[in-house]
Amino acid sequence: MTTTSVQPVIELKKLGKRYGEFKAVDSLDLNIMPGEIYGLLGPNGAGKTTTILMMLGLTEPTSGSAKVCGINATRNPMQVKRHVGYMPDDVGFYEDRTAIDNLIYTARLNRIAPDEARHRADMLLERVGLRDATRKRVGTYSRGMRQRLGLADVLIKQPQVIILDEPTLGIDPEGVRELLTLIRDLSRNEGLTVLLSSHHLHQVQQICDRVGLFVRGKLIASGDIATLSRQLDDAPTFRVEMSVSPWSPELERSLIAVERVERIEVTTTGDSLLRLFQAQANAPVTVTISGEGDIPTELANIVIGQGATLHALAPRSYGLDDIYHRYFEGGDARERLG
Ligand SMILES: Nc1ncnc2c1ncn2[C@@H]1O[C@H](COP(=O)(O)OP(=O)(O)OP(=O)(O)O)[C@@H](O)[C@H]1O
Repeated sequence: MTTTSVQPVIELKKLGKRYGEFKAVDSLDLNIMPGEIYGLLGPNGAGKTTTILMMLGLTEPTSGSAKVCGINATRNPMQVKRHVGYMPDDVGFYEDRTAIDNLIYTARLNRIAPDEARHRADMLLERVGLRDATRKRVGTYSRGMRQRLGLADVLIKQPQVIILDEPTLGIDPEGVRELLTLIRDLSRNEGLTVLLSSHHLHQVQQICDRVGLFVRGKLIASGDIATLSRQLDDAPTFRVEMSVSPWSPELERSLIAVERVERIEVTTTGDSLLRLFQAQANAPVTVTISGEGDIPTELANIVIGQGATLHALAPRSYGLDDIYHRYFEGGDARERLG
């Protein structure tokens, strides 16, 4: 009996790139499966572009290997190019030519026959929502339109995988929404594998099946949002949201005095005057308490012990936002990673 296992479309093994002593990419292991949308999320300079260039065979790794569609990208860059559509953050077009001319030109470079080239160009312009602008010169296009045209441009050779480097850079929010929806639909409907590099966590969160957090050349965490949250949960940090009345400075002092509590934040909306009024009127105030360990029971006992009413207590799960802040912006996190 034979078993068929699904092979990764992108397979990076201990991939590394040094510039002198500097490690731009450090022993990166990553598999991306067919049909997946994978988000490579990291701040500027993390090494995202260098990684992409190695996947395309455009720069040579100093260690490890990058395979795309089963092909070693370093040894066979031309073969990889046939299967991969790469959209850089700023796609170059012939500005004085129309959108359809630009697409047909790309198709011809990819040795697609003239009739087929025109057919695919028409179809793709319709698909990316540019049908009405087909015969406009690209020089007159907005940034959002250019990126949609960029997507059509990488799709014309019918790649198995597309790699998009910061695809939403400089687009207005509506354009971002349209482009992301388009990318997701393409992947879902046509089984396209997508690697998207970005430092916009909200955008990545919207469409990616899995996310890799890339910091200083290292993939420090990878998985779907729930997995990343669990990885974070291994760290001994907790957050609970409590609704309490009456909220008082004395109660706040007692809670902050608990050894492992780091921070208390009044999260009830409204300005400080309104909050003061709420506290005086004994209206419930919502507070978020964070710290080390797992101590909600201890916190609840303090609230009740001081004669206050605990209306609600809920652990707050980490979203990608929190994860991003902890890994990319938190001082402690940086030291942990260092
Ligand atoms: N040719 C090069 N020579 C020396 N250092 C380089 C070279 N190319 C990139 N680097 C360095 O490698 C690191 C990673 O750069 P890379 O462009 O891959 O990051 P990135 O995550 O794509 O960031 P950005 O979003 O800013 O492009 C940076 O510190 C950069 O300065």
